[in-house]
Amino acid sequence: MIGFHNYRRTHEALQKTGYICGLRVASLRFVQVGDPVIAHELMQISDTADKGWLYGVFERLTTKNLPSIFTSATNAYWKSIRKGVAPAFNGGNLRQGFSRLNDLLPSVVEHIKHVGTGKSVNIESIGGRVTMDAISLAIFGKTRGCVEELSRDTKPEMGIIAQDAFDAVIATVPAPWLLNLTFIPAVNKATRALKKIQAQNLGMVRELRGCGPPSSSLGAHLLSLRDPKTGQLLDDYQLEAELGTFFGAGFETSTTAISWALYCIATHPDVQQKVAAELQQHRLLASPTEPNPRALEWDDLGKLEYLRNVIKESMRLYPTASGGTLRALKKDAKLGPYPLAAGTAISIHFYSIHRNPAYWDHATDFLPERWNVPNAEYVQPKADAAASLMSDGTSAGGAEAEKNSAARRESVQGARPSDGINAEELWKPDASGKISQERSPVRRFMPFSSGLRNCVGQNLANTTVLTFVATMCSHFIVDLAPEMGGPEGVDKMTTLTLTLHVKGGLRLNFASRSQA
Ligand code: HEM
Repeated sequence: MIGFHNYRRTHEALQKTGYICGLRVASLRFVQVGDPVIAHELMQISDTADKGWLYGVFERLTTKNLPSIFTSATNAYWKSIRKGVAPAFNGGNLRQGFSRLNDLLPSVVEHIKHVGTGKSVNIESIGGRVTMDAISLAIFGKTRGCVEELSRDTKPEMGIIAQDAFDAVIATVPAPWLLNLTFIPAVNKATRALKKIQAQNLGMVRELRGCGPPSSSLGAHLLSLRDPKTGQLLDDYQLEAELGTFFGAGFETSTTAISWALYCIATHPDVQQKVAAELQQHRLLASPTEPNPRALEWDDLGKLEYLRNVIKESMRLYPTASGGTLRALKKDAKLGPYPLAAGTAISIHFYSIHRNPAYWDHATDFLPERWNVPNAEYVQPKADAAASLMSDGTSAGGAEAEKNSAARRESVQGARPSDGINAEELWKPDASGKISQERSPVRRFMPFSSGLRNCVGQNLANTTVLTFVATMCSHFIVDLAPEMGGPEGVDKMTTLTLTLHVKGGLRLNFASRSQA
């Protein structure tokens, strides 16, 4: 899929075509969207747009090709799983997970100090180990011992297996039957990767059943899920799909989000200084006179406003799920002058939406201050201009264009800060277990997607990323390692497979603040 393999080409195509274009890959036809207003309209018509058949290919990751919360179309199965797991991401659980994760971090700090100033560290290996243990804590109430093995300087084995299996599935999207041709060495390797991940995930299901996870953990919620068709508890194979999904959806994404946040801090010294000043203000900054500042506490997370804005801004410029999300139209629809037949695949390209200059001032600059504006996640009034640009750009003439433009102006008006909507509230997933409908404002910031199928684990992700990045900035001055060849080198090596990441890993130098 071009959106996956070549996010740059997709972005360039979208820039040329007014942020909407059609694309064909083998026999599959996609409409690529890089405009938040159009994306909103398409994602809001939840009766007509869902994931449909598009994610079925990922079901090949499971032993019995079964759906999961992530892959299933908008149907009874998805709803009951989502409703069943959402309460596991409530504040109490996040707080508990935070404190267990926080206990692990001093050993990470010591490890990096031990590496020493002037030697680089692959932050994806370290971030990956922290992330894997954070997800495991949420599911099992215990780590997988990944942080304990930091000195291996590789991502955790589980993550590597998942990546190989994912690559195998993605490579065969246009022709899944290729996976049957096991006499071809590359296919043989791919099928072995799939078998490995299936064995690994089934092993974790047995472990989960055996270990008796803490009562409110994600693991306990998974064990109490019932198949809405049969009313029976999920069997081992259904749980394999769900467990694999939680690790798969949470691991690589959180890892690369950590890397991009630290990359942005490392390459913007003025920002790094402001982050340090904020940490200092809360007595969280190490220095030669205070080598052991007080440990980060849960309540600090809400107070580190500037750092939260820095992370948000890094997620805007480098959304780890840059390729976005896919929707399948259930019935015929019209986009400006273009009729879209039922079954058309819509690809919502987050990378382009986050860099669309019609909706963001200085769209490609790293400006954490933009998040000081209330409701900055939503389309701002300026987008009136963009709305008319879209009508012209798609050459919708006359009355139709005026109608579209007026409709967009209306949705843009709805997003004005004066409507009193608290963006932070909407940012939070619904902890009560109710499936919340996104309200009318048009979201232009969607690293966790938007609408019904948004990321159920986003609060866990935000907590993990913020906790880890705050700890690193408390103890170290971060710099891009010279061997990365500067931001240009990083740019050249940036690629999108499962997530947007730097091929071979992002290497950073960490200078201890206590020895500065
Ligand atoms: C920075 C980290 C993360 C990012 C950027 C992220 C992003 C996303 C996005 C964009 C989607 C929608 C995908 C689509 O529609 O195709 C999604 C869905 C999902 N994510 Fe995350 N995610 C992150 C972390 C996590 C974590 C930590 C977990 C749980 C451990 C998780 C679990 C899920 C699940 C289960 C879904 C499917 C939800 C549904 O369809 O109802 N994610 N995520």
